[in-house]
Amino acid sequence: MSVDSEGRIRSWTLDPPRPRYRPPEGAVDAHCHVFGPADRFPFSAKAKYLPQDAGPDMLFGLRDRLGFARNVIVQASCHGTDNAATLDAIAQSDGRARGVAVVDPGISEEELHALHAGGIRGIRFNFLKRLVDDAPKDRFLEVATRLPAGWHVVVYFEADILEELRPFLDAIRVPLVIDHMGRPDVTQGPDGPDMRAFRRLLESRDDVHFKATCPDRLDAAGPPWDAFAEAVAPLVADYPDRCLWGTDWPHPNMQDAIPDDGALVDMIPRIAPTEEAQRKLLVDNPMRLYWAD
Ligand SMILES: O=C(O)/C=C(\CC(=O)C(=O)O)C(=O)O
Repeated sequence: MSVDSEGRIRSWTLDPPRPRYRPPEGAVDAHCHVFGPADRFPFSAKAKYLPQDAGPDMLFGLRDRLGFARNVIVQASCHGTDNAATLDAIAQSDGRARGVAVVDPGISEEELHALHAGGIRGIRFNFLKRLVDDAPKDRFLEVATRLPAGWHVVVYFEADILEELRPFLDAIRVPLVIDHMGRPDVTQGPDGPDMRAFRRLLESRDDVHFKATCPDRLDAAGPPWDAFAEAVAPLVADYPDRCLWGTDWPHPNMQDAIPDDGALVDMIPRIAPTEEAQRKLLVDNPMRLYWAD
């Protein structure tokens, strides 16, 4: 584990190998984050982890190295509801990044529209207790009714609370994007209880999307993440127009087993074997959600 003299952790490799797989032209890394730089964008007082700086230059360098064209930057919990670092990264991207914000649900319409002008196209509700102190469902539902046109809601939760969350998810009337498929236990296989429950959510309406992401988080056996490939490939095959893919760089909280970004990219053809499936996963679906205008 890499920790600097201020106790700030590094959860990413400094020189990731290039992948063998080449993404299609215009491919979008639709789940990644920036951290700081902390001297300009201090971390939240409520942050549950304090990472080293992983700013836009590093992110865009990785994008080019891995063969991607665009990024969707998701506000990480260590920056709380101050989206300045995310907006700064988008502003430096020459139009090649858009973002997902985390907001105080009391945010005004004016502030939401300022976020839209800065490239934000959705907000994230995080239900992981190890990352956030509270997740007020009633206030989340209220702000979800006031989003600018074309926005969606990203939800991050673990599989054991999916059933409990269903009434809340069902009540959100804008499109949903579920981070890491709601963290199913992939060792249960493609027809295990977690995947079946997740499929019930997907079947309940046609505007629920998912990120087929994070073998490193979901498959404890480690590379080559066979259980992940086996559980996730059928989901991507059955819902080709609803899946997104991302690196999850800089891999928050993964400092004890830092994933290899090249190996993560090489997972793509294992979950989306055809060129058409890859184009939908990496280009068409994220472009529809993030670059519709
Ligand atoms: O972003 C991720 O993929 C996962 C995270 C961090 C996170 O979500 C956050 O800090 O907001 C995690 O599971 O620790």
